[in-house]
Amino acid sequence: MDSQLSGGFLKHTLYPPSNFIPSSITLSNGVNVSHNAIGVVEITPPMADKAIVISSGIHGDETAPIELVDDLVSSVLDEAFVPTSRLLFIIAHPDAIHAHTRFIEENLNRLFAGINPQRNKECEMANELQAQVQSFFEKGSEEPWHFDLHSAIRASQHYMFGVVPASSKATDIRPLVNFLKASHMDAVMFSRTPSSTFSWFSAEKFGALAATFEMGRVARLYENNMDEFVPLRDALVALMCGKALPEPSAVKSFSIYKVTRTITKTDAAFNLAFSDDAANFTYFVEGAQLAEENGTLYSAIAGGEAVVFPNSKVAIGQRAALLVQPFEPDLSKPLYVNVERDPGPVAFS
Ligand SMILES: O=C(O)CCC(=O)N[C@@H](CCC(=O)O)C(=O)O
Ligand SMILES: [Zn+2]
Repeated sequence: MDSQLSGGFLKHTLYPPSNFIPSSITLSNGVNVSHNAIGVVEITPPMADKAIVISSGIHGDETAPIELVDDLVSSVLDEAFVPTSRLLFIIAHPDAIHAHTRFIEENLNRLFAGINPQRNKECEMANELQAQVQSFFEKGSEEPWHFDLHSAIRASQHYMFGVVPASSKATDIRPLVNFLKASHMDAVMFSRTPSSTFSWFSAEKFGALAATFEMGRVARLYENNMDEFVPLRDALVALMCGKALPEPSAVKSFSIYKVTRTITKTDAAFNLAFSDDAANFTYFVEGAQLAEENGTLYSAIAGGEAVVFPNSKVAIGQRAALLVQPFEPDLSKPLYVNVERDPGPVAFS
């Protein structure tokens, strides 16, 4: 085993040596493991049909994803399974993990729209991660995938859900929807405008089947009940190993939503009209007031809207909430999540 990783990927990421230099080994099963950078491990099997990025730690206090990535890297190193996909595992932002915070100076998951001026650690990290992912995808022509793993700040009416970014690429995202079902997730929501998130970066630049996954709710490191994520782990291992995906849950339903509107905070006076601890996917009937900013009122449109990721404390200029409505796509035809090809079943304002 790579001596740098012998104590575990997470431990190395949190307590790296001051003299880190990239290193690489080939396991007895022929799989190459390259420790490209602190927090970045690349796996290369002799033959591959997919190239899959699995990232965590983009927000330092969202720890179940970090535990899952650490566990998957250990399993590859222990040869517990043999991947048939190239893999890029990421544990980002050790400083924020140590500090048990979402970020230190700036929300890292809003910095993936291109090279950032290096004004703080998050900007440097976003630049480094974009370079790592670009180099990873450009090395081969395998089908690109990216799962950016997160956990929600608040309670949620759907405990595990995916957010599929809108991209301008003609990527049929039905395999991603099937993967979410096979992972026993509860819901997926489709964006309709570009964002600057990590999953959007991979979808937009490389046409990847990419999504942000919300794995339950934030908890301290090693205080997560990882049993909740066994179906997700099983589906990831099946995908990485070229095996058939597990069957969707026989007991859980799967809901699909489309973003109707993004509410952006443009002034310190921004207020949400509902309680700060409202759960994700709380539904508001048509006309119900949602937010207010200097006399501008936001209220739910025809058909009502559910609110996701409401947060009045975000920086000015950033998203303060997503509003969604149920959506029933025709899954017998290619499904694109982008503005140009969007059939647009609801009215937007
Ligand atoms: O619970 C919350 O409010 C935030 C959880 C989280 O970090 N979500 C991601 C979603 C990214 C996306 O829209 O794809 C984020 O806000 O960065
Ligand atoms: Zn997050």
